[in-house]
Amino acid sequence: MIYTITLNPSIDFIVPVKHIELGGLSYMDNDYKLPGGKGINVSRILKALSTDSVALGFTGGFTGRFIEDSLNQLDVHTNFVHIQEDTRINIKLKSDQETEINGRGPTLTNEEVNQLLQQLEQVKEGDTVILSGSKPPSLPGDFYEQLIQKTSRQGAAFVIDTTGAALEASLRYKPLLVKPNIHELEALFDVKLKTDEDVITYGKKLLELGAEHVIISMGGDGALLVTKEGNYKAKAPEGKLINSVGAGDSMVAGFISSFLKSKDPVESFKTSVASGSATAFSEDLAAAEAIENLCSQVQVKKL
Ligand SMILES: Nc1ncnc2c1ncn2[C@@H]1O[C@H](COP(=O)(O)OP(=O)(O)O)[C@@H](O)[C@H]1O
Ligand SMILES: O=P(O)(O)OC[C@H]1O[C@](O)(COP(=O)(O)O)[C@@H](O)[C@@H]1O
Repeated sequence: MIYTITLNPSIDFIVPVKHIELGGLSYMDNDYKLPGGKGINVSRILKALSTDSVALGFTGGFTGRFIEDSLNQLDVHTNFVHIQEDTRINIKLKSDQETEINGRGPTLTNEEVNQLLQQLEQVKEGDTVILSGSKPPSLPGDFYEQLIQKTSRQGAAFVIDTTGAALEASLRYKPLLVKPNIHELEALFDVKLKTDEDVITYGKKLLELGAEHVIISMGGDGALLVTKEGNYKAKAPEGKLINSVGAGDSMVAGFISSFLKSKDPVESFKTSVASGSATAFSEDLAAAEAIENLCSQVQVKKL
């Protein structure tokens, strides 16, 4: 089984505004709300790619109920720990540029945290655990590491999509995949990456530190795949950017859905880029058909 863990889910409130009057009144154009949070998005794209998963994590209040109801309607399996505080709402402002304002997240009780740890007892060899996104501030700094130690001891593989110290600490446990975007990679090593060669140099550092596959996403500039066998580049397919929220999560889902079946990293990279771009070209996360259509357009070049 694949388990996604979203410690800090969100309602993504998508707010298109043609002209923002800072300090004045603006009206939204066609606002809408989506169930969000990185692992939840991964579970949704896995579903679109006919791959089952169970979405785990913490949900609470009316916002948490919205997320669960939405996922139930989409037939995505969930087993969230229900918490006392409300799940956060993240604002995605679409004007001339995309601006994101994310909530910090709720405070969790020890009992709520222990419930998640208890649930993870079911994870076993052959399972894949996908840990994605930020953690609510009340959780300890090494919480991801605790989860990785636990699920790795039980024999499961894991994927991590987070930033900073939590990403760095995860590498020695040998994640099957890490997918920083270029800005996250720059921040991790405190460098400015100008060329593909620069990006690959730092991607290789993640390999040396333990990652098995590294994808560095670069928005409309496509992505790079760095593995022990070689380095690859995919240009992003042409299309109209509509809403890139969840594009990175779609890449993680695309790679894993394909890799667990084929064990072919290059083929899986293709599905990954097609999934990311199909989401960038959609209002919501991508539908299966949109991903399929783009798969044939993604060209992967060995560098
Ligand atoms: N403007 C765009 N045009 C085409 N594809 C895009 C665009 N923005 C994002 N994508 C696709 O989504 C992937 C992930 O986007 P990126 O913004 O790098 O990730 P994240 O959401 O993690 O920051 C890219 O590698 C690309 O395939
Ligand atoms: O947990 P974080 O890092 O605050 O990110 C949460 C946000 O990221 C998303 O999962 C989208 O992520 P990506 O655009 O990187 O794929 C949103 O649904 C959510 O609002």
